[in-house]
Amino acid sequence: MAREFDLIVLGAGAVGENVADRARAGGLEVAVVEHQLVGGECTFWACVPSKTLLRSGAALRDAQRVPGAAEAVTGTLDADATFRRRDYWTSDWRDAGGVHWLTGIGAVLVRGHGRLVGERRVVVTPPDGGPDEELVARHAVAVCTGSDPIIPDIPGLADARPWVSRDATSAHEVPGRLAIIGGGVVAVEMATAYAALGSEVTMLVRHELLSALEPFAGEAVAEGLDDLGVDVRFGASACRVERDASDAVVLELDDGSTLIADEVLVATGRRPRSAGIGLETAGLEPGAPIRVDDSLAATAVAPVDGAPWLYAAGDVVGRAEFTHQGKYQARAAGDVIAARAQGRPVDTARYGVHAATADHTAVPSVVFSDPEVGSVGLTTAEAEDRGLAVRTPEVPFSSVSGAGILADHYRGRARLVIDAERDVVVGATFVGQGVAELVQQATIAIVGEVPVARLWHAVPAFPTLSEIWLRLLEADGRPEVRG
Ligand SMILES: Cc1cc2nc3c(=O)[nH]c(=O)nc-3n(C[C@H](O)[C@H](O)[C@H](O)COP(=O)(O)OP(=O)(O)OC[C@H]3O[C@@H](n4cnc5c(N)ncnc54)[C@H](O)[C@@H]3O)c2cc1C
Ligand SMILES: NC(=O)c1ccc[n+]([C@@H]2O[C@H](COP(=O)([O-])OP(=O)(O)OC[C@H]3O[C@@H](n4cnc5c(N)ncnc54)[C@H](O)[C@@H]3O)[C@@H](O)[C@H]2O)c1
Repeated sequence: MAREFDLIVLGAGAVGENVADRARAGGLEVAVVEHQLVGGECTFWACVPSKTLLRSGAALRDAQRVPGAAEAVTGTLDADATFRRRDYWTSDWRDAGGVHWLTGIGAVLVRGHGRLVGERRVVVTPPDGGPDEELVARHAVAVCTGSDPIIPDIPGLADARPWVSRDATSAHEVPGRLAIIGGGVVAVEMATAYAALGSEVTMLVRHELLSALEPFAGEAVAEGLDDLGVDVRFGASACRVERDASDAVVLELDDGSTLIADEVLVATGRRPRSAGIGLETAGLEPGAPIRVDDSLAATAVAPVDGAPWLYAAGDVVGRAEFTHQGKYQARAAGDVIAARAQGRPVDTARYGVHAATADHTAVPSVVFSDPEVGSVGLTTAEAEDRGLAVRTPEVPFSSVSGAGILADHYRGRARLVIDAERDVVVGATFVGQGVAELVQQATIAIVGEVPVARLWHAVPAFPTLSEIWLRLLEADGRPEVRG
């Protein structure tokens, strides 16, 4: 007899865990299927290990920028201690804590590889080779299976044992020479981390750095990487890669030159992990992102008894590949699944409790490079593509005493994107040391649709980095008294 649950969640990453949590809070019986570690990519191979690796270097540089402290920190980074701290934060890649939490909320963990075999039916293949088990969902299945790195089709690359992000974040040795293919977030953060740990880093960047962000962000990060000794080669691509007899990686570049490294990290984007999970049995395309509405219900799957039954959230939907945004989707999904199952009211209106509206308006992100890049909402180009008339005040952080006190020779800039018609902020970008904590202020301004004239009354404390808000407003101009 198949075990029955109200909801079956495929994948116990941060997103699957949060769908389960909200659905349990709503009173549903929930099974969560996981074939690897409860906690997923973010906990074990992505956000947490990458940020702990980056933090040691950032702390050292922060001290080196303040006379008095600088004289006290004259050594280089201790790689072993940095790795040990990372190992602590990843619990040595053991998921007992995640399992304890998941079972503590009353969800049932089913270990194994899950796949859909039809409407509200999932088959799980256990890791130990035991017999498959069928699970039946009374109400819904939520697919939260995440994403995989893309390895580009460069001759020899796949056979050259390239690093992907998991290798970079879980390494216990610092490669002498590290080549990185890509100029996105993973490439920039890992270049920053490994340069600080002592690697000689070369980045092969086809176009610009961090191309999804305001152009001044990538330009500042390129300068910062240069300061760290990273060789950023723009317009450079590898056309053939191989491991030679001495175990070195030899990269032939399209300008005819050769680059030799001990490891090559491929950081060229990710694709949804949606193949091999039976999506075709629900009429969806394996390998493609699962398209969802704002209540996270799959748009191409017909409802049963008037209610959607297939939901998806997190990286697998391809709307915003960030843990925090996936968890936001998960909260809406878990709540709406429970509400629909129990016939309670559902609010999927704009910014309703069951709608992931902010996916379209206010996705925050921080790139933990040096300088950091914090951003939320629309870039200038995105706003213009949406047909908005915008004002874009932009100021350097040198205009703020708090920045100068934080660090000597502080470098950074900030820009707001203001919808001129509605007079509200729709985007913000901050570049500089310690700007990560400024992003939430902008997120609140955007989601709250706070009129710019009212922002003048949100007075930043002196002398903090937040005074950049005042400088941005001054650059935008004092509001006129409307007659
Ligand atoms: C190097 C790196 C650094 C990052 N840093 C940040 C950061 O600082 N901040 C941030 O917000 N985001 C960051 N991200 C992005 C973030 O890691 C992802 O957005 C997040 O992990 C997505 O969560 P998820 O639950 O959708 O997927 P995952 O975390 O991948 O979880 C999916 C889970 O499903 C399981 N699974 C998959 N298929 C099956 C199946 N068929 N059966 C059973 N189980 C299955 C997997 O084993 C996994 O546990 C980073 C990404 C990378 C690569
Ligand atoms: N701090 C954070 O929040 C954080 C950190 C790391 C990753 N992430 C998430 O993980 C996702 C994946 O990161 P990523 O850096 O792999 O992807 P990305 O999309 O940010 O960058 C991919 C880079 O690879 C380049 N590229 C693509 N194909 C290529 C090819 N064939 N040859 C050479 N270069 C090529 C692109 O031009 C781009 O520079 C991000 O979108 C982000 O959402 C977030």
